[in-house]
Amino acid sequence: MSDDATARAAALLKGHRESIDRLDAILVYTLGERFKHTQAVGKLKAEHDLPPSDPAREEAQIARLEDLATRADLDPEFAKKFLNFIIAEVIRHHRQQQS
Ligand SMILES: C=C(O[C@@H]1C=C(C(=O)O)C=C[C@H]1O)C(=O)O
Repeated sequence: MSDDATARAAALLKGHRESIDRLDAILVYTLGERFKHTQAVGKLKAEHDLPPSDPAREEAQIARLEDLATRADLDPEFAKKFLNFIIAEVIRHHRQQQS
């Protein structure tokens, strides 16, 4: 490949990586905000003796996220695994808040 083509590829790579870094920051801040709300929900559940998990709500969220993922060109199976992973962590927090 010519020096020019290599330099263009390097510039493109740099641009993509800068975008990836910004998007990763958005993901981290978004998750931080989400956990603030789930911690508040956990406090309410602990105060009112409600169960840590709500399977009906989880099912509705998974269905919603799968639909959103499909429309956003994201693998819905991946979206489902990702949300289940986050929800499992939230439920762990809620159990801790109740003990
Ligand atoms: C946050 C809640 O608690 C749990 C965690 C959920 C979540 O992280 O979205 C959803 C349902 C519950 O199993 C809730 O009940 O709304």
